[in-house]
Amino acid sequence: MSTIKEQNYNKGFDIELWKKLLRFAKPYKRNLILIGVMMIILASVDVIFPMLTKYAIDNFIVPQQLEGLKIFVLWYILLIICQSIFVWIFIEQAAKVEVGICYDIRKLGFKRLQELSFSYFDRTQIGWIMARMTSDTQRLGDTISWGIVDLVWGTAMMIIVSCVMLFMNFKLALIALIVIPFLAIVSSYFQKKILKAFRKVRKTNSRITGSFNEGIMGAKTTKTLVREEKNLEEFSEIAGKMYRSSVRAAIFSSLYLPVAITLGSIGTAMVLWRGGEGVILGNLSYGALVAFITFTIQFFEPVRELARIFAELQSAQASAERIISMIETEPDIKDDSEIVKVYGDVFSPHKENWANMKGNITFNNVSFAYNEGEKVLEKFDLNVKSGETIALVGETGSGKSTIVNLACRFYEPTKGEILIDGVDYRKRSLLWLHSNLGYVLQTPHLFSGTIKENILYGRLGATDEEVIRACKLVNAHNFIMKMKGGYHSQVGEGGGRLSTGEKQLISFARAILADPKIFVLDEATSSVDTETEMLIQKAIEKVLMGRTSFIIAHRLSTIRLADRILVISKGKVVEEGNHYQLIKRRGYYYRLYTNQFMDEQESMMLHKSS
Ligand SMILES: Nc1ncnc2c1ncn2[C@@H]1O[C@H](COP(=O)(O)OP(=O)(O)OP(=O)(O)O)[C@@H](O)[C@H]1O
Repeated sequence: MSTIKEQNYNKGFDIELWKKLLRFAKPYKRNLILIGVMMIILASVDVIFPMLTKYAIDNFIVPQQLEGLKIFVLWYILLIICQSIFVWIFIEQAAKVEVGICYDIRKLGFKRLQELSFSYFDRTQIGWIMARMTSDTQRLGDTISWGIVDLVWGTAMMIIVSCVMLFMNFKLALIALIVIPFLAIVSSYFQKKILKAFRKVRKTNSRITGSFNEGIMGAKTTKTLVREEKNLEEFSEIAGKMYRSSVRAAIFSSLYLPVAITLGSIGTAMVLWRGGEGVILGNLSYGALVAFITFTIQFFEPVRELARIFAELQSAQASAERIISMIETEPDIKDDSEIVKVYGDVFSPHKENWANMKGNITFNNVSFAYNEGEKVLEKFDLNVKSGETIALVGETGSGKSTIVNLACRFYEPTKGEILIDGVDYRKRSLLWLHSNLGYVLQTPHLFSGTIKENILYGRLGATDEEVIRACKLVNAHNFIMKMKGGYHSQVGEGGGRLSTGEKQLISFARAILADPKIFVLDEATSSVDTETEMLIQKAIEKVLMGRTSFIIAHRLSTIRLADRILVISKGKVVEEGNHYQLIKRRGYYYRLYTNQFMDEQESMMLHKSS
């Protein structure tokens, strides 16, 4: 299986990508503006505090003046209350933006995943998709909201503090700011290193998600193959990579902070030295010196923050690239724009669009390959009349599922055409075909929820009576009633609480309720008990009635029901006819039949009659 590999994202700032991302931020424009305003106000308030301290020292403490101090303290407290209110507002707004953006991206991603064709899932690992929808989305929502908070605050703070310092004492301000270029260089160096290590962490993240997924989905197989230790070994290798990259990132992070603090402290020390001289010589007030020292400390915090934010923005860019690449993937199979204009897309179903299908299906000179150069079907012709039941038999890998997948338009022919009721199906909407299609898989999938909810997926508006009638028709009613909760019993994730036979019966009831014109059954190979086998057989007979049907058949009893059996070998129909005709011919089907289906007794009976 060719897969979309974890790419290396080493790009610098990609303006086009961020423009696309602004689309996600657009619905939150008002919140973001409010956050911006709050952060500018907060940065200003942060700068006012040292000014107040300066005022208090110069006007109350140094002159030992108590009058007015109480009023001053009241103002101070009032400012702290205002600051707390602003902090509350910005945290609330930023959190709203964060969850809102995550919600929007996930919804859009999920919608796109619903639209994408089978071919996308053939070449994309589930782990890759899961990582996109979870951690990458979270990172993006987080960076857009909190990144903007820190960016606006940091920038405003730096501008305001440096202006105030320069205004207060130009020379001392220059002395304080002299370490800035060094701090910027050091910050940029460390952030690059930290980012590189984090990129590695996230690159392995998709693989870890994939391993979790496989570990959970394949838990039973792992146990039966006694692969626990081997799986753990493989998982430990990937997790070990993540561990090593995480440790590397942690080492750089832990080194960066003391270096940045030391540099910042050098700035502060220089201010203390030159400013102290100024105080002694009488050029600077005590209050101004204390305010200056606070400003220098205040100034270095946003410098460090900005370095971190730029690194985070860069790493969020990698998340954004991955998410956008998924959201922008166009489905290989989609309605042509003219059809969308008339009928709307698959999410706005247009009822008339799906009425009136007869169910005649014609393959005209169809060639198909999953991957370039590996033809599965070549110049394949088939004509299926409305209401006809076609059984497809043949050895594994012969192309049976491919024929059905093409008929269902899960894939489209590479060459040639498939006509439904005489019209190339690419000229009709996907919804028209799919809403007239019933498909029961070998291991039918049920969604978490009750039995009734699962049957209702066939036709959401169906009444309770219709659901029960459908279940009775396919002999599912009795086993459902035997369950404690009846129709309200929970089926568990993927229908895990039911047996395969029961899941099949429920899928048949669902298909009966949907009343499709075309029905596809990929018959289960696993054997069920004779009683269930009989129930399933009867159910199949009921479902097939009046529909064009394709059955990938494994049971002789089902094959016998077919109007026509197609024996497929290497993508070609090698024999065709009903069961008895094909047995008489003593060809490929006969051999397949004697090898695969016939028990000894039947074999003897056939020998006798021939
Ligand atoms: N999604 C896919 N991507 C690439 N190749 C595929 C894909 N699905 C099937 N093939 C290949 O196409 C060929 C036909 O496969 P197909 O599934 O149609 O066979 P089949 O007769 O239904 O087999 P089975 O009875 O085992 O289900 C095989 O060689 C298979 O490896």
